[in-house]
Amino acid sequence: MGKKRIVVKIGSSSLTNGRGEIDLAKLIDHVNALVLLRKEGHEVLLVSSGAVAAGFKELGYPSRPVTLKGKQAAAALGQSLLIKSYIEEFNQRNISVAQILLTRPDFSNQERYKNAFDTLSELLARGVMPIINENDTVSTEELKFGDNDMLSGLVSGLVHADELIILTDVNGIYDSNPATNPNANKYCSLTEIHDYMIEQAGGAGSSAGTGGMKSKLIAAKTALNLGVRIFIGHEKGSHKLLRILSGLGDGTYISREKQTSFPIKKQWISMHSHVSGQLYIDEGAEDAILWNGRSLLYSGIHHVVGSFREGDVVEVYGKNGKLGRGQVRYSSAFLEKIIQDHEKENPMAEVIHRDYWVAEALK
Ligand SMILES: Nc1ncnc2c1ncn2[C@@H]1O[C@H](COP(=O)(O)OP(=O)(O)O)[C@@H](O)[C@H]1O
Ligand SMILES: N[C@@H](CCC(=O)OP(=O)(O)O)C(=O)O
Repeated sequence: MGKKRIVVKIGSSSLTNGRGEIDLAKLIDHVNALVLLRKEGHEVLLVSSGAVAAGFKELGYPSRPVTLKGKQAAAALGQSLLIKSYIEEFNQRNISVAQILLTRPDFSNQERYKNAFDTLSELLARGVMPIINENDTVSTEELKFGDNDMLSGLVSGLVHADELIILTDVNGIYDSNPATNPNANKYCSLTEIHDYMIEQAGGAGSSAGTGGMKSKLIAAKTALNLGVRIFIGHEKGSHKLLRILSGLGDGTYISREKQTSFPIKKQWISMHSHVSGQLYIDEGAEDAILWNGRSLLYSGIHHVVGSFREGDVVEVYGKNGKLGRGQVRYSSAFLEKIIQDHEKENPMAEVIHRDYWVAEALK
């Protein structure tokens, strides 16, 4: 088996006992499996949920808090308990652990996004086990990833992972929630995630989990589009991750015949950037950027909307609507002046280089 880069996501229900405490036996089972994966030479990153579910008892709540401050306080406490257990267990197996807590703005700010990539790459190069969670204590509802399924999908794209393994309390994706429908049928393998599957999927199966299968499917779709293969399911024992990797896991495998990974600058433009304006282009330019893999030149732009600066991201429209988005080399003021003055002195100059352009179909 070739050496792979693998992101493993573990849900709250697979780490805690439902009463606001860590289930150490479950945690140790995951640690053993992660260690075996590394022993085979694979690079492994862990996205671990469970902060809220591990912290609410000690905080004094009888059940999972529902208020924002309750969840954030439980997460602050539970994250410390979780990482303490991970450090103890991994250190006993001679592996160093690094905690990374991310927020949405770490992805929407291009510099922070690149920093996250560099830091994770450095940790992997030095053999450290990165353990990632959302920084729940400072993430307000509007600034959240949604849940850790999406975080794991985005992280797997960011690090160009070969595989994303989502471990949960159900053994795969069904055509309806198996917890409520005994006749639900399982998908053993998929090559695409269709919108109807997302619509059919239900919410969380336990009071510990948050997003349910719906959020796993949305995250899997994102990861698939970023060139990552995905497994969603349930397994036990120290060989579980190796078994999953060899194709024998109890769950659903999702992969395309041809997986193409997406450069991180394009991932950022496509999924995380803020749009500052619009460019309207003619048919020749549309053909050039959509079908011939060319950059967008001055000469193809007939209309500029919004106020943007060099380096901002804009949407590009053609005759039939939105074509995609890209990062511009010139400000709106500069482009407007050129169009107004018919001053197309250098019609060949690139406004959006093809390496900084993402077509709508690829998003
Ligand atoms: N179509 C479906 N197929 C499988 N599971 C589903 C489906 N719809 C809803 N679920 C529920 O999703 C749950 C897993 O999600 P969740 O509770 O958020 O777990 P985790 O804490 O691991 O993220 C399962 O326990 C199951 O009850
Ligand atoms: N960041 C939160 C996890 C949120 C979440 O997505 O939980 P889960 O559905 O169990 O993966 C926590 O650590 O409690």
